[in-house]
Amino acid sequence: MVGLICIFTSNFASEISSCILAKNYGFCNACIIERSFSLHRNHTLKDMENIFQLVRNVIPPLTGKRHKGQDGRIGIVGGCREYTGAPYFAAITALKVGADLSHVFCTKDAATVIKSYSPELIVHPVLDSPNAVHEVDKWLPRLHSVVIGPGLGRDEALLENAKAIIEKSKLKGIPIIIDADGLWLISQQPSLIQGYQRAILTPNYMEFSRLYEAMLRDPVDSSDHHGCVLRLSQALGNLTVVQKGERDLISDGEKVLVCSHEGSSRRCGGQGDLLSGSLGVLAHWAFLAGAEKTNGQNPFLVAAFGACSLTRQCNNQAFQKFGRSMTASDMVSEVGTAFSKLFET
Ligand SMILES: NC(=O)C1=CN([C@@H]2O[C@H](COP(=O)(O)OP(=O)(O)OC[C@H]3O[C@@H](n4cnc5c(N)ncnc54)[C@H](O)[C@@H]3O)[C@@H](O)[C@H]2O)[C@@H](O)CC1
Ligand SMILES: Nc1ncnc2c1ncn2[C@@H]1O[C@H](COP(=O)(O)OP(=O)(O)OP(=O)(O)O)[C@@H](O)[C@H]1O
Ligand SMILES: [Mg+2]
Repeated sequence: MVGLICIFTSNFASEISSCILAKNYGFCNACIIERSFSLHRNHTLKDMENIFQLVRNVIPPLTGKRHKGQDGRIGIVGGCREYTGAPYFAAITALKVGADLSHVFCTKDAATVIKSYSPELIVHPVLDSPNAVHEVDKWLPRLHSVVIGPGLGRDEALLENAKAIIEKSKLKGIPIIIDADGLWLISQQPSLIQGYQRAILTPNYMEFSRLYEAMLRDPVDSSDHHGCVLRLSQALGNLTVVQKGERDLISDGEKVLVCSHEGSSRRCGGQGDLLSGSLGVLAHWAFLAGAEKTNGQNPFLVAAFGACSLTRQCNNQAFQKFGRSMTASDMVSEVGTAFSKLFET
């Protein structure tokens, strides 16, 4: 299959663009834009020209030498009485992307429900217990990354526990993906995550607006999405921000990558949960692989690009089969083939 990757670099003074015909990617609408607001750093086109290859570089090879757990032990913090689907989608996606173990830390009410969706998940009914933080903290040394927020809800006590879990995870240097109600918490208390560069935030439209207004004290400028995502990342201390939407904008405050990989027009709930779950694994792999494997690029940008393109590819494949009736579960069924198509062919 023939695909087109467009690569742009720009700064205030100039803009260079180059389109490269890429023969082996199996997609046709991926676009990468790099924008540096500083004239001090000029990233070469070559740096950016093969981001899919960079994602491939961080994927651990399947060999007979590895033991269970090595390819990823991921924690999902979320799941309450109202929301059991979101943590399930995130946790099962992490497994299907290639993590070995996926733990869900949820409320007692939600635990049996989540377990009944899947025997593959390890489910801890601790999040509303009096010693919730201690119960999760016991597991943190064994986890490679944590995803905080899918289906967490906005109960004050649960948010307090999530806050303490974020603080414990930061102390251990664990990559943290913050999504959904975790982002609600951050928009109330940005200092909780500000400056922690091992964090990746994955806001949808509303979540982004809330965060932006909390940090920049201004409404989002709808004529300058790139500038907004860049400024939000900078204001948060250059952690990675993934603004989801028609095109996903990914920034570490220095550059903006755009993922416009073809998905579909179907917007059922749960798609963002697939994204945060897959990012849990990819962030771990990219962090472990380091900048050498990502050609000097920020590993979290590479991981985020991988998770966005994978989610959109799942959406595309599931939509081709089910059209308007497509749901997030149909997308989960596509994770394996979508992953192979994008990263293993
Ligand atoms: N099956 C489940 O258990 C699911 C639970 N979910 C959970 O539901 C909770 C609330 O998540 P929400 O995403 O609803 O968060 P919010 O309460 O911030 O609501 C976002 C709202 O923004 C609206 N919106 C989205 N894109 C928009 C756009 N481009 N323009 C204007 N409005 C737009 C949506 O319709 C939604 O009502 C979270 O805990 C989340 O994880 C969701 O993940 C969906 C699936
Ligand atoms: N208008 C759109 N066109 C194409 N893809 C989109 C569009 N909006 C979102 N997406 C894709 O859908 C995925 C989830 O984004 P979305 O904004 O739906 O997240 P969310 O609201 O957090 O989802 P969830 O229901 O899981 O909470 C992302 O991969 C994003 O690229
Ligand atoms: Mg969401």
